[in-house]
Amino acid sequence: MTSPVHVTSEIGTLKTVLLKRPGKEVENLTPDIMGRLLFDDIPYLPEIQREHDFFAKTLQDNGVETIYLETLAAEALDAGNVKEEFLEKMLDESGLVSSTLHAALKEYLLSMETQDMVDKIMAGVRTNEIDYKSNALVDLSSSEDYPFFMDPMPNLYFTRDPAASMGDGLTINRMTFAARRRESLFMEYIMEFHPRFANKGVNVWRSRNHLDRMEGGDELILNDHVLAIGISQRTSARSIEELAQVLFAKHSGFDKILAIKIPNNRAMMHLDTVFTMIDYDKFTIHPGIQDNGGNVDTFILEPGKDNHINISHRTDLQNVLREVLKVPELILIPVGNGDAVVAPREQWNDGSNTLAIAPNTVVTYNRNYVSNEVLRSYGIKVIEVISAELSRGRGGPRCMSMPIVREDLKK
Ligand SMILES: NC(=[NH2+])NCCC[C@H](N)C(=O)O
Repeated sequence: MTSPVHVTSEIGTLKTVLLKRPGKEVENLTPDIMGRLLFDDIPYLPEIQREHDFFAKTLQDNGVETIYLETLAAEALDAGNVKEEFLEKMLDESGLVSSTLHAALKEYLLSMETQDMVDKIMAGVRTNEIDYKSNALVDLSSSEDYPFFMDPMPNLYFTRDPAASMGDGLTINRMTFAARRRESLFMEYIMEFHPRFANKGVNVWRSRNHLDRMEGGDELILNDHVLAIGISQRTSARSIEELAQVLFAKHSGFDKILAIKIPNNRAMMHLDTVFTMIDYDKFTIHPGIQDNGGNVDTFILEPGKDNHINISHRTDLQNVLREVLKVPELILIPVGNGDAVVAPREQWNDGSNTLAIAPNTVVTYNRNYVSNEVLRSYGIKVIEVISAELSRGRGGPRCMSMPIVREDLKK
């Protein structure tokens, strides 16, 4: 049986992709909370939706099936008859101050149609939405001016991060920041209960029930046996090693992981903000991750004897990639042409966050016009999408898409 999740490269022709259309959650941002919720500004909802629809249409016009997180989540809860159980878990993870508030929110949300409930949870629940009175000290003393009982989840349109496809399976991730931690619960339920995925042999290589963090923006599938994973603000070295143990032991097909260390900062939160694969022998790179000699700390993890993992340290990333991908030459294309102003500017707006939809064909933001021209000068087919509002969340086309099925590369 072929698995409904099948991704053995970053660049094989994209067949099915998971998206999330930005909804009310991106409007439930205020200057006071946007930093904590990992936004740098407040998107204008009608425009961000228009841009996202354009992105989806661009993918569809190129033969990609687009499926939506919010729809699948509601369908999964109904199919598995687990709406209440899911809601309980979601409430438990939402940091509610008291059990009476928990009960009140449960009643409010459970009275909705499943799709409305899912959309509401994603958008956040305001304190003025339910008539809630309590005599418990925690309620009486809790801050009156905070406007939400349940925070919005504005980062959901970055479907790349809470889960990541890997071969015939995926990782469902423990996210770094509380602002995003609940997001991966949707995928857990989709994989367990949605008829498209449930009991169809999808391997969950790593569940969200871990102490150590990992996010899909750091997880790159270089080919059917080599992964590159960022050691970053969002993914710890320990979780990479734990994943390696599982992948090597469970005959996943993956027998090499390049753990690439990138700076720990906001602009470069994930490996895919500074490094993406475009073709068999081409990558984008933000020069900011290389030292003066062009070096990047890279650790190669491979299976050793008796379930041990052998680790070797290299700094010549370009050579390492050439060796593991077995190509005669390997090209690292600098974002913004490596210019001291253009490169950091375009990287900030995800100039190196390309989504390959086939070998040598990428979707990028139109605003990164210098980087896009550089890519074209290498003969790459660049398909641009509009990006004024989408980019405010600090994520690009790769972040906004979670490939579910890609065609295998021809060997
Ligand atoms: N794969 C990515 N680079 N995702 C970008 C996510 C951006 C999001 N605002 C965050 O900070 O988490």
